[in-house]
Amino acid sequence: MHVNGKVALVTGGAQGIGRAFVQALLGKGAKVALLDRNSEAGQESKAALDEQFEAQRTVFIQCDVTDQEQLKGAFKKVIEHFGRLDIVVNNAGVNNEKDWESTIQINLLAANMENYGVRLNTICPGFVNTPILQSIDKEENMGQYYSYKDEIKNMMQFYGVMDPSIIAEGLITIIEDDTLNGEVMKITASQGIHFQEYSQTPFTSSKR
Ligand SMILES: NC(=O)C1=CN([C@@H]2O[C@H](COP(=O)(O)OP(=O)(O)OC[C@H]3O[C@@H](n4cnc5c(N)ncnc54)[C@H](O)[C@@H]3O)[C@@H](O)[C@H]2O)C=CC1
Ligand SMILES: CC/C=C\C[C@H](O)[C@H](O)/C=C/C=C/C=C\C=C\C(=O)C/C=C\CCC(=O)O
Repeated sequence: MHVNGKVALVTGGAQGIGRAFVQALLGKGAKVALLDRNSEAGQESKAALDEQFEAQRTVFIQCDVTDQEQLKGAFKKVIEHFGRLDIVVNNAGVNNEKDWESTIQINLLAANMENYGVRLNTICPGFVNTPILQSIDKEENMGQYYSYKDEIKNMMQFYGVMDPSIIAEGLITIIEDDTLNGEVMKITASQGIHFQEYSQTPFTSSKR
């Protein structure tokens, strides 16, 4: 699918990886709805992007993705505003080991989108340089894993921390290659963008 002229919705688009996604999609000619629960960061991001791209190509919608009504309303607004919706990027995420139920609810929201006739792919990055990494030093985020914070920092040094732009490059690859569906794209500092490979099994489903 060509990105040019398409309409994308990016959750958690106000900062970090989501912001890099929005920027890359705009750079490829898309119109983008940037959803985030953080209104201040969302508005700041839109203002910064408007300096680089035509303002009417980006809309910020405040939305907490865990609130089904807000989320449905946001999808409706995007279609009313831009007239269509072609690409959904389920990026919003938190690191909250003390409230793992809400972490799952936020981070894995897209799991039930397969019945909408869309291609569904996932991106699994290693460490990426975004504000979420500051949560490693906070007991309120790390909970029982707080005592591992120095180990995690050692891991970050060992494996490397990537720039969000490489994750955005992975997203554009997924959108542009229509053959990709059900794929797990891994992005690491040492191997770059690559895919999880699964061994072939002899059974072929009649539903494929
Ligand atoms: N930074 C990293 O090293 C890695 C990040 N990830 C995942 O990538 C995604 C993006 O993470 P980062 O950009 O690093 O984080 P970040 O903390 O910099 O940005 C996350 C954005 O999501 C928004 N958000 C959080 N909960 C929300 C909710 N309920 N509704 C709407 N918006 C909400 C935040 O306001 C923020 O703007 C997350 O799902 C994270 O788990 C995955 C692997 C590594
Ligand atoms: C524990 C970190 C806490 C918070 C950050 C966020 O919640 C983020 O979502 C979590 C990221 C966790 C990353 C965990 C492991 C990363 C590993 C690597 O980067 C190494 C990957 C592959 C090794 C092989 C290779 O080098 O290619």
